[in-house]
Amino acid sequence: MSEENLIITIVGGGSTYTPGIIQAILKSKKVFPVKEIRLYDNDQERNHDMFLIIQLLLTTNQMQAVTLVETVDPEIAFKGADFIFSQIRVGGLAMREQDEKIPLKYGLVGQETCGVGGFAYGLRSLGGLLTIVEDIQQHAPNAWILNYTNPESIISEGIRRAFPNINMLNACDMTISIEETIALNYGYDRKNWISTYYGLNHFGWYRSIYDNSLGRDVMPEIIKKIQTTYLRVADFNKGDEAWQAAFEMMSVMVRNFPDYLPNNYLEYYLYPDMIVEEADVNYTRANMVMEGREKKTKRMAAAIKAGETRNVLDFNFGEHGQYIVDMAVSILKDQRRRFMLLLPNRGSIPNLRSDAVVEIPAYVGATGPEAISLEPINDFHKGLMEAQVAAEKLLVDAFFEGSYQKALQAFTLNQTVPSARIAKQVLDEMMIANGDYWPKLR
Ligand SMILES: NC(=O)c1ccc[n+]([C@@H]2O[C@H](COP(=O)([O-])OP(=O)(O)OC[C@H]3O[C@@H](n4cnc5c(N)ncnc54)[C@H](O)[C@@H]3O)[C@@H](O)[C@H]2O)c1
Ligand SMILES: O=P(O)(O)OC[C@H]1O[C@H](O[C@H]2[C@H](O)[C@@H](O)[C@@H](O)O[C@@H]2CO)[C@H](O)[C@@H](O)[C@@H]1O
Ligand SMILES: [Mn+2]
Repeated sequence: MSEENLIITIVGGGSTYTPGIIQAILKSKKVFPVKEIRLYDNDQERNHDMFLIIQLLLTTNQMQAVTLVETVDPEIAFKGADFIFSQIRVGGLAMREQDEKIPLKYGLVGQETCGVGGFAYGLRSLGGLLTIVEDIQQHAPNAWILNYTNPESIISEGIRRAFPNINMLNACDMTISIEETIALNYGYDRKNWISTYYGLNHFGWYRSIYDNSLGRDVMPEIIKKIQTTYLRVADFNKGDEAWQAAFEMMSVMVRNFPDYLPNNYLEYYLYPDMIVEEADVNYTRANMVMEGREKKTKRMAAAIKAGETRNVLDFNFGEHGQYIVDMAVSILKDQRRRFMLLLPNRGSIPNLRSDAVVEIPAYVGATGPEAISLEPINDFHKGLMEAQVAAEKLLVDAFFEGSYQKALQAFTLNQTVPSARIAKQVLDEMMIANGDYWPKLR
């Protein structure tokens, strides 16, 4: 890979997160010199809308020299690409809505990546991403794939089974979002932080947050602050009541379990009853995103089609785009910077099965990620993680084997499900709702 004239492909080009990634690419142009950006999507209309938005973004930043391509053809998308950012949503927001609403009907957590909603999404997403990875292997076998497509644990497990040696990083922006939110609330600079975190995706804990400007672990004082005050969402989630509520649940978690700072997503596993009580089965997060980000994107594209160029662009994404671009730069420049990644455990957490996919810190350089080695974890976290890992593994088995029995076991073992009877009812309804998006389960 040359360090200049990079070709970048965004898979899921029509995603509402594309502008944030492009903004980060532009911000990083000195260390990440891009000559061509390709937007690849299987929905031509969404991709074209985003093409218009990104074209205007490039022009506004005097970056017209960057070639911008829109395509639905994998060969055009991938041939010669250096880095491929993946962010697809198989089945779109319409199917996310089903993942959220079907479990709620049965009194279960209905969520995009957690609980059985996350499992339903996993069975859809894995098929879509496997096809993309196959295409990439054919057209750009040396490219690095940097993946944000959810649900990350299932994707990482499934893709590694099919392609054990693939050049791919799987990452989640939640830890960086948590850190940014905490730093902004309490006046820290997270650029000074060396965080140690472990778990599964959307299912983990900070063990320490060492601040090298202060010379101490600031996690204990942060936990004390969160116990007594609610974290306010940072500017990039301003006005988003759902994210505000999620950050408020962190106070409940650290009052009950004060030794470690949890990922906010643990609320779905530790307090499913509260979550279900507060949910509205007729209006879930998918509906909010359809009304919010999705409409805003359509409005921007419509304005550009109508010939407007001023005051059209309006995005707010926090560190999401910068985080993934920083990973690409760390590979390109062999910087060996530290990121939280989804990786095979292989002893990093010594008392957890070595074939689990875990989310842990890793240093990323030209040859890929090098995970750190951690202390053994406590029985509470270990017990929760072991059950969840087994459930995720069973789900991926179900995908590759087309096994209804394994899917039922996965749903039953999911930490948000209290009974095999309910697991079966939800699985059966989801199987119908997902149709050909899922492999045939027999
Ligand atoms: N890892 C993380 O922390 C993180 C953070 C944010 C978003 N995400 C994930 O990023 C993805 C995109 O989120 P979004 O809200 O922007 O969704 P979105 O629906 O707005 O965009 C996804 C795009 O992918 C396209 N697509 C679907 N299947 C495809 C396929 N097989 N090939 C090519 N394109 C395909 C869709 O047409 C759509 O334009 C989701 O998987 C979401 O869960 C992950
Ligand atoms: O419900 P959504 O679609 O708004 O967000 C779901 C994602 O949430 C986490 O990420 C970020 C989000 O990407 C970012 O743009 C910003 O809004 O903050 C969120 C967290 O603070 C999560 O990590 C993703 O996996 C979810 O898909
Ligand atoms: Mn995430």
